[in-house]
Amino acid sequence: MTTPLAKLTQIPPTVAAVADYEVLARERVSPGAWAYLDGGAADELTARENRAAFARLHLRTRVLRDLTNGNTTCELFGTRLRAPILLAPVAYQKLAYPDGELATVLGASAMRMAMVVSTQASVALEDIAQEAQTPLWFQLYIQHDRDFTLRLVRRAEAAGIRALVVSVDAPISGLRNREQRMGFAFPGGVEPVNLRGLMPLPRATGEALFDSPLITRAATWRDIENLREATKLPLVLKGIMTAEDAERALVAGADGLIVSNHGGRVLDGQPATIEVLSEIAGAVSGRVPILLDGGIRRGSDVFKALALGASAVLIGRAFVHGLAAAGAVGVAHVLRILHAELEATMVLTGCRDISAISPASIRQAGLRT
Ligand SMILES: Cc1cc2nc3c(=O)[nH]c(=O)nc-3n(C[C@H](O)[C@H](O)[C@H](O)COP(=O)(O)O)c2cc1C
Ligand SMILES: CC(C)CC(=O)C(=O)O
Repeated sequence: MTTPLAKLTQIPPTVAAVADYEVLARERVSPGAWAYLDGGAADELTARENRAAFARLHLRTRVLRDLTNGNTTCELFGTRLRAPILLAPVAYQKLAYPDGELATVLGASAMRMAMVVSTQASVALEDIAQEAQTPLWFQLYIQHDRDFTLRLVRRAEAAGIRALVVSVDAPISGLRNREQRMGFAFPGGVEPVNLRGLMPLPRATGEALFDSPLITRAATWRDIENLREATKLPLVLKGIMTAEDAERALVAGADGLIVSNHGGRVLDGQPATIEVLSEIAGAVSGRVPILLDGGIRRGSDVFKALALGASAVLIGRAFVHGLAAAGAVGVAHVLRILHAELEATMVLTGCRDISAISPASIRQAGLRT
């Protein structure tokens, strides 16, 4: 049987970087699906800023250091990871590739990199877990039906999930103008199968958003505290963008935080994640691990996030582009490219392992205040 890694030789030789997959992916999916998979909220300023802010940061090299026995491994919540790069939760992956999340988990397994399964995956959580040969985490959207939500948590526990990522930044969907202009609608066969059996939201009583059940039944800090009581899984809050919320999350019992603006897909006008990382890392002061996502397309971006206080990063669109272009092989290849770039950046900055990467690895003048 050929492994996905063996099939990597089928990748066109012109693919050298993650950005090359973006070009291929765009050609392979419908314009509507592209608007969903690649787009952001409103004017997409935040989505662009996530990338631009990485480009403004510059690396400080240290030369002639002994780099023998160097490696990229790290540990998160008791699991040893090959590299501090995880696949972010991405809904409806069948929009990108017919096998959807099953192809993704194969690609992640080939590279032994962890994957976070979305609540709104287009393949059942248990079916993804069945194929996984790599650590899986589950991303939870707290549903208006809290009993249903708890059943999702129990399913995640039963499937051998290693951590629960609760996304707290999207009580409502972003206003995605690009999708609206394309008239995007989900095609048949692409649905949130893990939410089957969930009663629809009750009808809104008025026109105002504030009166709608989306808001009146939206999650609050109390739900995080209840979840903390309900499960022993490590609880990681995704969508933290301020030091105040980081502090509050620790009080609620979070075991980790993900600095994320949802890839600029929810509220346009938020700053880049890499811009707020130092502030949040300062407030958290090593009490729990901080992860970051948003705009990562290069191994040097991973390095910059680690330098400014992240323990690991997640990638969203980068792997979606690989998935859309070449299925499992594309996902594995994107991970391989990022891993190789991270290694090269570490060697060239004189960092033997992840713990050697520090704020001194970045030229601080490049940071905005
Ligand atoms: C197509 C798509 C679907 C997403 N679906 C989810 C989701 O179901 N849950 C979630 O917490 N975040 C979701 N996200 C956000 C990602 O987890 C992540 O925060 C974001 O993609 C990071 O930015 P990047 O795409 O620039 O790497 C989605 C992102 C994309 C691009
Ligand atoms: C179904 C959506 C809310 C999933 C999501 O988080 C996204 O599209 O960014």
